[in-house]
Amino acid sequence: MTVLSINLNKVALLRNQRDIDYPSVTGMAKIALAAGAGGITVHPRPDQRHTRKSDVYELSKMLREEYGAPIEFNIEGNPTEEFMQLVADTKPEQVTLVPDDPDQNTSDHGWDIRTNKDRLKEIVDRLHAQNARVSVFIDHDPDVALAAAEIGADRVELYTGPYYECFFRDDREQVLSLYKSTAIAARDSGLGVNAGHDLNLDNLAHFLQAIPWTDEVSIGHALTADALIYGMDGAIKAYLAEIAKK
Ligand SMILES: CC(=O)[C@@H](O)[C@H](O)COP(=O)(O)O
Ligand SMILES: NCC(=O)COP(=O)(O)O
Repeated sequence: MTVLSINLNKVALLRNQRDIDYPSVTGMAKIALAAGAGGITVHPRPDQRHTRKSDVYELSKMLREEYGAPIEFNIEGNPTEEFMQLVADTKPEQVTLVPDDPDQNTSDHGWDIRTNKDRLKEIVDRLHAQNARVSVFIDHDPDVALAAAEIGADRVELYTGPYYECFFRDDREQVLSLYKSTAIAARDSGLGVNAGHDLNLDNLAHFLQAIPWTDEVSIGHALTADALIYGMDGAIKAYLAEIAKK
């Protein structure tokens, strides 16, 4: 079954607008998990515009102390030394390597793995030594999936921004077929397949029907906006219902 991992960045963004701890990032994580979410994702950026380092420490502590079975905790980011220290301290189940520059508005591309091969392999080895599963954020390109296997990654995360952009266009199925070819290349190389960025209640089921072996989708922006309408519990259940359509 595809795991729904809720990205709490946008909860943190709202929290940061006032000097009060409301909405609570850890509190929203608890509601999401109680509603059936299978994991928690955060992407702490260097400028701490939303998820702060303190949130990551508090989430790690809460998930470890308040949940018997391990909860899929996924930390995303560019593997700077500061990021690697945060990951070493908080010991997430999964680390998703994302090539974002500090001043990027949001994630908008996957890794050029072959150009960064030596750096990424060293990072993967360091994370494996901490027993973290490593996922690499990639574009829909089968060759890049093969490169991810060459550096020892455990999974790829398909950057689904272009899928979102084409969803109501005539070339949707052509674009989706390249995502499927990339996912097949990953699977055939022994890699798991995650997906994320701009997935929503309109486009999620169709993506999973094309790639039903997707291990995890991480969703934050649209799901948080939907929670303003349906509540977090209702939003989680709506996304789980879309996942169940695959
Ligand atoms: C990697 C990715 O596509 C998202 O997980 C990313 O976390 C979105 O970042 P913002 O929430 O800062 O837009
Ligand atoms: N890896 C994708 C993610 O965590 C959330 O992306 P989005 O749903 O906020 O676009």
